[in-house]
Formats: sequence, structure tokens, C-alpha cells
Amino acid sequence: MTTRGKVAILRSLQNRGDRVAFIPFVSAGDPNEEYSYQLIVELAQFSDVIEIGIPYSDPLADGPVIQAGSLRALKGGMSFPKALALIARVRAVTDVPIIVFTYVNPVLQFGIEELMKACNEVGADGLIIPDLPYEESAEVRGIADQYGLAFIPLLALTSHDRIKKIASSATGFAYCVSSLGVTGERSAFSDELEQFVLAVKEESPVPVAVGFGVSRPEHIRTLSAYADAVIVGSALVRRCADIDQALLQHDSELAKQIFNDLIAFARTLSLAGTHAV
Ligand SMILES: O=P(O)(O)OC[C@@H](O)[C@@H](O)c1c[nH]c2ccccc12
Repeated sequence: MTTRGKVAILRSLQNRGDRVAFIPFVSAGDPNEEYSYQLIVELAQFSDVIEIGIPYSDPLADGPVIQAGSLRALKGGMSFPKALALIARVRAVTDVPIIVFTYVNPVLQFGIEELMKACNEVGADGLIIPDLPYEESAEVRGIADQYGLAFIPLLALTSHDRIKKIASSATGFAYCVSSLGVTGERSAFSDELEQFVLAVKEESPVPVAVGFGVSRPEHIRTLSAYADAVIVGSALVRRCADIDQALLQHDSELAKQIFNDLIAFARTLSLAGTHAV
């Protein structure tokens, strides 16, 4: 049987060769269930890990682009159980490590243990819960660990003296949030980012990823000098909105074209952090 869970994530991120690892974020069911399935399966061919958002109506930390993606999925009838079923379908055809991205409320509604069990059963490998503060995460981390799942903590430029304890608790990888505020494409990053990421790397037993605003090949080239992985959400999800528009206009050819362009763009990003040899 193939290794799953935190070990699978770690292996994938460590076996990336001379390249910064690429982690795309998409919402389950965006722009609809079939496109979402195809998108994840295509991304899996050149991604090191995939982060799959569970659509949620009150996503505090999501910027407008990710929120809209979540809404498209909800409108199409996506739910937590359906998202898990979608992950199971994806798992049947690919080995790529999968992170479930969700918020505290849906986790509590589902039941912490039930959720971990379900994640494990569908072949997910880890979890990110952005609104669960480290200080309140012991129970969830403990149960995730029982099921072999990675618990990926978020660290912000404002984490300061909490960096040590948060980073040292990371399994799978540690997620450095590049900027304050919500998710969304950005043109440039804080001057403090490199030092911050290096400080997290000092304390983290696992690879360190940078996300929030990463949207262009040149960002990834720059980040590849000091990060182990990059996470790209809004730049991809924005293109899902275009697919949705084309579908609303019954232009399935255009939708397909935008889908192909999205995959090509993601592939370019995945290769942008290759170090020259
Ligand atoms: O969209 P961006 O700026 O590329 O950022 C990644 C991001 O989408 C994904 O990791 C994410 C989606 N929603 C979040 C909420 C909090 C932290 C992270 C996230």
C-alpha cells in the first residue's frame, strides 16, 4: 500500500529535486463538480501537494477571489460530504498528497474525530484550519496525529515570539503567510519576508511554504531562493471564475479553452522555481 498522510507530504516536498515545490489551492466544486475534478487531476500531474478548500459560507481569511470560488461551489450544491467524496474520486486516480483546507465551525459541526476519520478514509493527507489559533489547537493536532494526518500551522509576519512554538509543532509543512490581511494576488512582498521565512525554517522540523499573493513566475523565482514550497490560490481561482462565465453563456468551447490555459499557466508556475544548473 502507498504511504499516506504526513509522511507522504514530507516525501513529496523533499523529493522535489532542484526546484521549489508547487502547491496549488482550489475550492472543491469550483466552478462545478466535473470541472473541479478534472482540474485537480490535471494539476496533480505537476504539483507536489494540492490544497483543496471545502466551500464555506463564512470564510474569514479568504479574499474576494477565493470567496467567490467558494460561493460558486456552494451554488452548485457542493457540501462537506460531497467535497470528501470528490477527494475520494481524485485519490482513486492519483497519488498526489492532498491537504483539506477548512474552517473551525465546519470542523466542529462535523465532529473533530469523525472528520479526521473521514479524511483518512478518503485518502486526504493533512489539514489546514486557518482560524484555529495555535493555543487552542492541541486537541485537533492530537487527533490528526492519531490518524497520521499532517496538521499544517499558519505563521504570520506578526507571529514574532510565537514562531518557535508554532513552527516546531508543524507536521507535513509549515505555512508562512507572506502578507497581512486576506488572500489575493499581489505585485510585491514585504522586505521582511525573507528574514521571517528563514526564522521559521530555523524552528520548523518540516519544509516551509510561502503563500498569500504568490501569482507570477517571477514571484516564485524570487521565493525559490529561500522557501521550500510556494502556494498559489487566487491566481488560479480567478481563472475558474472565467470558466464559470463561459459556461453561463453556454460557450463550452471557450470554457474548455480557459481550462487548458489555466493548466498551462499552473504548469509554468510549477516550473518557475527551478534552479539553474
Ligand atoms: O489566494 P492566494 O493569495 O494565492 O493565497 C493562497 C490561498 O488561497 C490558500 O492557501 C488559502 C485560501 N484561503 C485561505 C485562508 C487563509 C489562509 C490561506 C488560504
